[in-house]
Amino acid sequence: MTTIGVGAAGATDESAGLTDPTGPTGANAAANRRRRRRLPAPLIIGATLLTLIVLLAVVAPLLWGSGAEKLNPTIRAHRSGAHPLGTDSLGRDVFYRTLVATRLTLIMAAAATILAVGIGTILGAGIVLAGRRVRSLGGRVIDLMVSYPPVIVALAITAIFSPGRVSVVVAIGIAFSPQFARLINTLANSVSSKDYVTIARLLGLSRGRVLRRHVLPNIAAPVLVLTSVGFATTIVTLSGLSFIGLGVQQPSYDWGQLLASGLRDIYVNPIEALGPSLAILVTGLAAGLLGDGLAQFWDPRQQGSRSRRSARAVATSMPAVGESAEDQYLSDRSLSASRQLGEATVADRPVVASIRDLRVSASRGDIDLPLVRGVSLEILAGEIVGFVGESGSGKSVTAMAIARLLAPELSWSAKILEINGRDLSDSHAKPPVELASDIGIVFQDPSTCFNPALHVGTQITEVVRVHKKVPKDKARAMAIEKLREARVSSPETRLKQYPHELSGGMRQRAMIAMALLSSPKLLIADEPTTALDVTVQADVLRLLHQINRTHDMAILMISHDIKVISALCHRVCVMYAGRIVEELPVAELRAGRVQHPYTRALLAATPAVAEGSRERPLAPLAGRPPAPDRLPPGCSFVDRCPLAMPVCATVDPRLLVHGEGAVACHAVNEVPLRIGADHGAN
Ligand SMILES: Nc1ncnc2c1ncn2[C@@H]1O[C@H](COP(=O)(O)OP(=O)(O)OP(=O)(O)O)[C@@H](O)[C@H]1O
Repeated sequence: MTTIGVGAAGATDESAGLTDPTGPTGANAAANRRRRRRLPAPLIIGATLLTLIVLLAVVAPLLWGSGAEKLNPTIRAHRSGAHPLGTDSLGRDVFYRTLVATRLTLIMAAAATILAVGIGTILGAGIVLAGRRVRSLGGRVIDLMVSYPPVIVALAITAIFSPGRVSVVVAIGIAFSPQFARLINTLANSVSSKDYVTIARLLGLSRGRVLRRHVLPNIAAPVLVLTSVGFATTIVTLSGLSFIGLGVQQPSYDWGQLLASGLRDIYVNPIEALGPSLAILVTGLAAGLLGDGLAQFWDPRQQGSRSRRSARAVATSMPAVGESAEDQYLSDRSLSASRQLGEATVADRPVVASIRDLRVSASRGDIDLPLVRGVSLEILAGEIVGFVGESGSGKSVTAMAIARLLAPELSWSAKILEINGRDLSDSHAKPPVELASDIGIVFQDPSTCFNPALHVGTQITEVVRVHKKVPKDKARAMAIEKLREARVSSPETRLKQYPHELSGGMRQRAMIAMALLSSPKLLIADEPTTALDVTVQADVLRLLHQINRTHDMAILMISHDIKVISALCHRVCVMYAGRIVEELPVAELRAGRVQHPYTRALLAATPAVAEGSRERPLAPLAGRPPAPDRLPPGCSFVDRCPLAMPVCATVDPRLLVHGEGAVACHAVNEVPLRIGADHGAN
């Protein structure tokens, strides 16, 4: 079988004898790294300007402090060689005063910004760490606080305390903190839903560690940008409060106070206001440029953009491959022959996962929306069980519930939930740390599986370093071995790279290697090929099959594609509206001997899954599954079912043993002789 692997970002497959253009090694890698270290122009300009301003703040009071206080005979003098910005109403040199005021203005602005960011981080990140109720209440409180204009809040706080530099700094710090809190809260929430945070939760990392290691580094860039913009805004607000007499009090002075004095004299000596105005403008601009430049410099995704662009250019010049991933996979005869569940009989195999009556719901107001409705299942060692069904049928939520990784807003219960003999059915108890070694997970989108701010090696080795206390060197050697097994080229180099430096297919294989490192008993593969280029998909399927054979590892494979499921799995569970509606051996599926009208409809809408079947026109299934809040009292498929009978509208059918499998359908199970014992919930 020929494979030309061209990933979404230009992946090529080493196994196919091609090199990966996005994976720089040796001299290329060094050249790329040198290129990446180039500083962005805004950073250089902003840092230079701010350094000069800070230097000025340090030296100005020493050099020109007395000149700024000197009372010259001419008051409100116009611009001259001796006084470039004229003199004020007491005859003091405005140019010297503007320079000297730099120190106090900068110190106050920095203090107010630090206070705002500090309070904002504690509020915004603290809420993410808190429980479900505090999180939702905290979010609303922040929204309410943001709705008040910070200048008004600062004015009110300053008015309550006596005017002065300390009260104005505290007022501005408090007034701007909700904006930081909201940004940090929103960013932290969005990062918390990334797959790499889910993996960190599976590894049992504490909330604080997840926040420090995965959340904060990934929100640092936007927070920095807002900090620099906030610094500029703070200077303007400080100046505004000093301007109206609430800020710095005489005899001290800052730019705001000088601006007020300049505006009072604007008709006599217009140039007097120019100095402080320009100072505020240039400092604000410098802060903005610095923040923007720092964001570009620290964001690892931007660092590699050059190499990615060139890689894409190479990738798009490669020939397209007509055969689909599953076609390539299915055409592998040796693999088809070995698709049976090994030599041992089913009874000999230990049960790896045992689930009975698993239910998951989401709450909307006072209503509980049922997302998973009584799923029962057993997965044996070495068995590949497939979940197939339309989008929203509950495949991922079921799998995440099995791994005890549901989003915090979802609640669940199960009569039995056992993985590798460990009882996990108490939904209030923290899952045991060993679960991280019992279960490995491969997610759909390889771009969200790795924390973009950490090296691939740090992340791959985390599970054995944290849970098995394996020393760093040994963990690294283990990671290299697993990367090699997952057919990742140059594993030593990959460990030192950032995730964005790997192609899509390469990242997915690295993800599989990471899942394998702790030798889990059960691998959950949630649509592992969906986000990949079609030719890389076949390779990932083959890799999963090989892992299953080599390690006798059970796999729970999730896909909406019945062809992928029929190609890889031993047993198939068809899910619809949060329930398993049919369970059958893959041989039955491939032979087209399916019972449930929904499974039939899925097959009819898929090109030639059944063995020996001819090409036929596809029959798309009309309609959509019911939403969790619109479930009918009877069978959830009733509105789309060609076999619907009156009973279907009122009674939800139970999943009953039927031939080699089990079916939940009144029309199929109405023949009493064919009905076996209860099989599962409901
Ligand atoms: N955190 C959540 N809060 C509320 N509802 C959710 C949440 N996560 C999933 N759901 C809902 O649960 C249902 C099942 O979702 P799930 O992701 O399991 O579907 P799926 O079969 O895996 O679909 P897909 O193939 O698109 O991933 C959907 O209606 C979805 O909107």
